[in-house]
Amino acid sequence: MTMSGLLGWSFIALGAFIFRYILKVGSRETGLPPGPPTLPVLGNIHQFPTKYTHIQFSRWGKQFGGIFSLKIGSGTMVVISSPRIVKDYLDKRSASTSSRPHIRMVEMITDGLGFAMISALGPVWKSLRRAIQMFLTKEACRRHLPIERVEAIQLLYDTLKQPEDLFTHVQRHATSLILSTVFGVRSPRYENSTVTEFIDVQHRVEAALEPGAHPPIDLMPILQYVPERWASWKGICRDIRAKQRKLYVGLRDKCEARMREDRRNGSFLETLFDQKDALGLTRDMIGYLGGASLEGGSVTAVSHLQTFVLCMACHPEVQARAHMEIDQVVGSNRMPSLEDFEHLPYLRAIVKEVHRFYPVVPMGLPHASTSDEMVDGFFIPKGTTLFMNIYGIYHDEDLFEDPEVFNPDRYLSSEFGTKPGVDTAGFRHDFHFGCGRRICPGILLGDTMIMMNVMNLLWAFNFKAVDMNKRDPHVPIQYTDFTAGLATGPKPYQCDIKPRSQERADIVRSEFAQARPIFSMFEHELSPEEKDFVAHW
Ligand code: HEM
Repeated sequence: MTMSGLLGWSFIALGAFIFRYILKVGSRETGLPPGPPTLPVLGNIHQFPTKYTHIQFSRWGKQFGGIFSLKIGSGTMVVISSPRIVKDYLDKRSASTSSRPHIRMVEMITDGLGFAMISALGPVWKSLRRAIQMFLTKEACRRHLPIERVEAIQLLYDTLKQPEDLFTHVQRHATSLILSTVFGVRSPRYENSTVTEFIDVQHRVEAALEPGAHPPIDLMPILQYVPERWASWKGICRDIRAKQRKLYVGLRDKCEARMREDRRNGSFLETLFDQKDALGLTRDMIGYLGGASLEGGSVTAVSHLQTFVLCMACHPEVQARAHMEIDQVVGSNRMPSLEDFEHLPYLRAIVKEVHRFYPVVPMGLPHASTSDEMVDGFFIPKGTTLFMNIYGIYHDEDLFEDPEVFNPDRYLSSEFGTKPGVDTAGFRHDFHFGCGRRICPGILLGDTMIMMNVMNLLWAFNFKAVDMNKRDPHVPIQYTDFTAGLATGPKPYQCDIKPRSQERADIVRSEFAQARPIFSMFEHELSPEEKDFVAHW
């Protein structure tokens, strides 16, 4: 054969090899869990939902089983919707399933400081997690109780004065509570710039990070080289980064200034500054750790409470039963206290049912595997992105009777709300808080905020559905009544809210007036407008 002939054959052989390689990209490797059919190169990208990902994941879960896989280019994603596999794999083998995937967008937004979202399992994550847990222990949560209690009273007082703004009152309440305990500054009104700035940034982050909302840059890294004019996500990240940094760094600096001037008020950031060297933290890490607490603690409780009110307004029969129970235990001449909760089984069932009906983080946060594992006879390679499909578990009709119906009774007739005959060996009460080593560190604080507010709101008010997103209030609540995103909550709605009696309204006003000394500990930096608001509200 001549030299040119040899070269020609070599090129043909190389071309065939590359072609075969390209055809293999995107195809499901043998041994992976089943899933929807793939296309060469793309894998399942063309079928990936751009919003309400958990709804499609739940449909695929029913079609392909409690564990299924998706191919995104050469990357692999595994979705688990079976409580037994969550327990056997994500919980029991959490040393190899609790890292986080590389999320370039979060890295760009947070300069690599997005602890909850991108910290891989390792020494940095360990010290950040140890630090945040100091703020969330049983003892620390006991210390937060006084401000937690009075912020909950302000939620009642605000609702009494402006019932039509319940939605924003709940947001103010939770954000102000976490701002006070973490950064040492409270927000007496919603219009306060810190609350509105935070909520705005947070909504942008959640929308940007919903899987499917932007091209899969992490699973197809070549996409990061697409010029900005065709890659809108780059500008979005830059914009969010600037806003978020200004907020967290500003709050951190205010706390530092207060410490310098000897005006401490026991906030979490003070502890972090005091133990900065022992914990190995930089000033930027401290600011972003405060930010992580704010993100984790406020948005989640807000969403649960807004869903709770929506369910009460749309289910008058449930509300009437809850009113009856709280009246028998608490009566009308005092406000509920935390100790009452254990005597209110129906209210406890309502709280669980709200978590089940629409979990705040429907697919949890993504995990990443750090070693090859066999799971239920399938091969899960190292580097797989793992999702625990919380919504899919809670809405599986093989596990729950009429899962689309809001029905707290299911938690009175069985421990986990499951239908008769279901094997509950893999169940636990806190699926909605995630799994393995990454399980939410704020369970205690989150639970207390929810218990306190659910009791208070039911004790004080009647909620009646009038106009749910401009649709007939009698139509059952749908998933489209909720926002899309990694963390979700109901879209704004209006409901008619009335105090249950004059006596209860008077108790709320009197408790609010007595709360002033506790509020004032966190009001060092109020603007003149806020001072004026506090004086006249
Ligand atoms: C209703 C209340 C809450 C719900 C439903 C909730 C839910 C979750 C979920 C599903 C995760 C992901 C877990 C995983 O990756 O498997 C998570 C993580 C996290 N949550 Fe919560 N959460 C709540 C309250 C809180 C509170 C009050 C805080 C703190 C102030 C908090 C701070 C965090 C942090 C820092 C992480 C990341 C942990 C890590 O990556 O190691 N959360 N939460």
